[in-house]
Amino acid sequence: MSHAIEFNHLTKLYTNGRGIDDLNLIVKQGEVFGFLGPNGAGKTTAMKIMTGLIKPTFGDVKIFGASIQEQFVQAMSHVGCLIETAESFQYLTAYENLQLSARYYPHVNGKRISECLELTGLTKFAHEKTKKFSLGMKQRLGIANALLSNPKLLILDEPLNGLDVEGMLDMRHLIKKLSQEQGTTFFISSHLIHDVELTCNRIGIVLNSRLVSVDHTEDILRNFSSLEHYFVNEVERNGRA
Ligand SMILES: Nc1ncnc2c1ncn2[C@@H]1O[C@H](COP(=O)(O)OP(=O)(O)OP(=O)(O)O)[C@@H](O)[C@H]1O
Repeated sequence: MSHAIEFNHLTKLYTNGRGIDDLNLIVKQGEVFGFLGPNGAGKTTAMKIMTGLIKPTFGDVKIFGASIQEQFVQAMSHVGCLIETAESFQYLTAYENLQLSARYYPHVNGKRISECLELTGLTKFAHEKTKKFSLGMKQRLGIANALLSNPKLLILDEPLNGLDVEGMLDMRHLIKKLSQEQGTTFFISSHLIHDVELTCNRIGIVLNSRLVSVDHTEDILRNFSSLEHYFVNEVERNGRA
């Protein structure tokens, strides 16, 4: 069986010399993979390549065996994503925004839209225009949008951005539930190190454009008192930028 995600020598060199450099990684189906790194390390760049928003300078990503460059439609047919900020049509309601996205998926009906609103705690705001939404509500809608097609892989860039405590707990439960009950794979970047520790079962650290370490969370916590200690140790070991 193919891996959920495979990076092969993934490289993106922007004209200013920054980007990501030779990332190699395998994420298995059902894993909740945390992608950690300081500001500017290259996380969003990798996630944009994974979702076809930008092209790599060199190397490739395969999603369930399909190359993002050669078989884009097939690769993306399994993916739901939220990259950077969650955008929506402000003069449409949350429900109408999801209806627009649903047009891309023949099997997504009104029942599934309501389910996704419920899963993300938006049911009571379903018929409000998103113009009036707070950052956290917009983020919830972005996640509902990513869930809509019931994808096998969810790529989420800072999914907890703007969420309140209850929202974070809900999201953590949702991620665990989908990975355990449906075998959904997650690839998540986050600055919230404590949440990554509680949510992800494997963690990769990106520093200065390179993937410097990948470990199982339980092994990290066997050797370090917290993910934060491990992270600081990795930053020191690899030298700051
Ligand atoms: N379009 C671009 N043109 C030139 N440089 C860019 C571009 N996008 C990103 N970069 C640079 O590439 C590096 C990686 O950026 P990226 O946005 O991937 O980092 P990140 O790890 O997601 O950071 P953050 O945690 O702040 O979101 C940074 O040094 C950034 O300045």
